[in-house]
Amino acid sequence: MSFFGKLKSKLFKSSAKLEEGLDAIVQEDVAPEEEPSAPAITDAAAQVAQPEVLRAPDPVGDSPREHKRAQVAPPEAEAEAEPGVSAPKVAIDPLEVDTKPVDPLPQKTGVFGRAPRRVLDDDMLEQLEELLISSDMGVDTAVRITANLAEGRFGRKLSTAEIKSALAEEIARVMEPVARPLPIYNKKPQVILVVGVNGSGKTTTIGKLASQFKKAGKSVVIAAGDTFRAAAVGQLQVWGERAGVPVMTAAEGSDPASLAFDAMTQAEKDGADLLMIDTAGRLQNRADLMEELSKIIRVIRKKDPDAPHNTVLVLDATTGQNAVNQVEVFRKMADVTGLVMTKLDGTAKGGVLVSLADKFALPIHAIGVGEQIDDLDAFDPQEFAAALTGVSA
Ligand SMILES: Nc1nc2c(ncn2[C@@H]2O[C@H](COP(=O)(O)OP(=O)(O)OP(=O)(O)O)[C@@H](O)[C@H]2O)c(=O)[nH]1
Repeated sequence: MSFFGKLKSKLFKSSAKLEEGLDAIVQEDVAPEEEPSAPAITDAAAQVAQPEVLRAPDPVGDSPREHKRAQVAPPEAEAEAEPGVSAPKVAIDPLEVDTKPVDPLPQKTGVFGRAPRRVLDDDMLEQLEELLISSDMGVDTAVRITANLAEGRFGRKLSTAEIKSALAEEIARVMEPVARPLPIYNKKPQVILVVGVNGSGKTTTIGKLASQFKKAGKSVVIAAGDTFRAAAVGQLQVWGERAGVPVMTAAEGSDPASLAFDAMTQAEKDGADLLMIDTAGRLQNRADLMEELSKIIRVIRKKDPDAPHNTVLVLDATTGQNAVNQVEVFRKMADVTGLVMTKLDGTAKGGVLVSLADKFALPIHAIGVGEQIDDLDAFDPQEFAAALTGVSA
């Protein structure tokens, strides 16, 4: 069910933002007396065996941040050496070995024939933190990621490409545990309740998922649970048609729980594999919405005490950090079991997904990367991290 591949070209806004920021940070403080030739990866291979590389790290520095990172700060000699060669920790990182080289981008650029480099010190880490926060990663996550990034790299001279690659590595590390496709159970019908604020992309996501399930040979029924808005029902019907999946509707304004019950009955009768229930997303009237959702759940449990088997929260990436509040709110209303993040194409706010993974550890089942039926990708942490940071594969 993976259609991965569109993300890299579509997440350009996020990567452009990070890239520009990183370029600016690195170029800000380039030492003019820097050695004339930064060794290329192949040249540097000869330096691997140099004894100073293996020296123990310097003891604790002066600033609080240095104290925090003291155990990972490399010695001066190492600071001058080529990253990736002198830092076996990076080179053997399991996230890196099978996919990309430690420093995948060319080093020689610009008028002087080499990329600008800057020592990774406290100032630079602070600037990196700010850049990540401005990319919607949230303060806690930005601090954690920069702290991890400093490990084994603090005091070294790094190019933008090296920082990007290291950032991608740290981001992928945060994202890896949550990259889990929507589980399919041996249960008929498997009930998937879809929640989220209006406009987050619930309808579109249901249509895209239905299409993928259908292509995978599953029979699917959709219930248009936002019965109070005729337009929402109409949209879902359009998506049902596109996906080739029946959509059950009820009279405008009727009880969504009763529709859910009827849909359960129908899905059972038809022997459907999956029942996807759309719901309203009126957060303005939170108490009503909470009551509506819990009633739907109560009613479908009369049919199957284990239902809903999944409660998927759909979030709009363009809302940035607001998505964090939405997870908090919806988790109070329903037992959210996983997330789908939509509209990752064309937004500079994709970093919020890193924040969500770090904060809630909820599975990320899929990501929306466009308005077409095939624009739903499985979530791949390495590809996402690479796309977000602008690392070329
Ligand atoms: N670019 C882009 N647009 C998307 C994506 N997912 C949904 N959209 C668009 O976002 C808008 C809202 O999507 P819907 O699926 O109608 O959202 P909803 O949550 O069902 O909203 P209501 O019907 O108002 O409850 C539509 O214009 C979609 O085409 C995506 O991954 N990328």
